[in-house]
Amino acid sequence: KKDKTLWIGGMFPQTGEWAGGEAAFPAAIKALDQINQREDILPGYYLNLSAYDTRCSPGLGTTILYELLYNKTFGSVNSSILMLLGPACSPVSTAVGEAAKMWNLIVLSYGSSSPALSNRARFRTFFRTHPPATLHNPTRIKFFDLFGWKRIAILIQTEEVWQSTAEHLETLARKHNVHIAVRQLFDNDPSHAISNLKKDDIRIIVGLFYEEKARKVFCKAYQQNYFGESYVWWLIGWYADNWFLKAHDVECTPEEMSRAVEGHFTTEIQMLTDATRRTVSGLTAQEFITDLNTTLKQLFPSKPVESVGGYVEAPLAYDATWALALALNRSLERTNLEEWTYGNVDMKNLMMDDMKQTDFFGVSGAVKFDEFGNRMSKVVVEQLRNGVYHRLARFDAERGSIEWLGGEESDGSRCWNYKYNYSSSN
Ligand SMILES: CC1(C)CO[C@@H](CC(=O)O)CN1
Repeated sequence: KKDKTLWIGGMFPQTGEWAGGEAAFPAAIKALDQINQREDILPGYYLNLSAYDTRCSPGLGTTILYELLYNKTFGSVNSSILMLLGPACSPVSTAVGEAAKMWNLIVLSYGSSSPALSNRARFRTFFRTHPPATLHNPTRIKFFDLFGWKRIAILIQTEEVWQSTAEHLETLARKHNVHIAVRQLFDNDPSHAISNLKKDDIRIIVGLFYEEKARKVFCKAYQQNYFGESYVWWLIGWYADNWFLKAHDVECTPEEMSRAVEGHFTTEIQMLTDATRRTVSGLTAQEFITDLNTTLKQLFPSKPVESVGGYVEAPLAYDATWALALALNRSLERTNLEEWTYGNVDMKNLMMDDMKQTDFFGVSGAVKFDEFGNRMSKVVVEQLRNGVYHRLARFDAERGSIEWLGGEESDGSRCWNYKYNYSSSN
């Protein structure tokens, strides 16, 4: 019987720059309901979540943190939250994650990709089931090695997430004797950056920018005739599939955009496993997503489920809830969590150790953290052919191995039959 209650805090943005909480919150609740029915997890304790909408705002997120910390009377009992599930948005995780350590509060984010959050000195108690954007880089380097691409440029939108990803890519490139010949930064108008790439006869470009800027880049590339089979672009894979056809905010027509973007590669972190085996919850990934779709259709009847905020990241929130409950379950075997207070450094260290031991198979794949509190995942490589994205390969950064997808050719020859007429010396 679970007649005692333990509390955790939650942050789920329902609006703002990225309303990732729309789908993540229902997914977390599903996990919580399943956990609270398990006698073998937190025996005798019901895990209760005090969740708030941060609107993806760092300021609001900070006030919510204080609300959670000082509004000690949850329900009727006087208790403290043991951990924080979330935030989702990187700017909120940066503010909340930095402050939380002062209260010895462990923060487990399901949606933050900023590489800055890997800084253990600043974010001592921060973990995330959403990998940092830098996880794309080993995949890019692997393909450059594979195809003998030696001379690369990076085109970067001036945003912290993209600039720190570019720095990480350069560091990695040097270790693999790949030469980053040019780095071009742009804030709003990429015209000069692109004409510089053209002047330097750059043929392989890694594009680090948000979707809206991607449209500007490719319209300018079209206008400068800097496109076609002589160029290999590596872009972010989590834009909307038809991102280049939403030509409302660029001067180019959808046809011109389609010609400019044809053939580009993308990298994207795989957030729902293809495996059919049962996960820690007893559900397979397919059973989880089928159940989530049903719930989201009820919650957001006017939207297709894929367009609900954080739909892609929902598996990360579900697995983060399981990771949190299993870590607390390990701590419960060693200490009395009812005695937790924010000043209890020993108990915080014990819970940190138990969180670091996380290692289970979830709906988003294997869930474990590296020494920076980062989750490792697989990365999927796709290529746009005739306006349609084709899955080419899945890269496992931990093993450094490529799994070729798409069946028949297992040696990646599909990449080759999309020839490039530039010499490999580039
Ligand atoms: C893949 C994406 C869209 C990257 O940004 C994350 C949000 C953030 O880092 O603020 C959510 N997941």
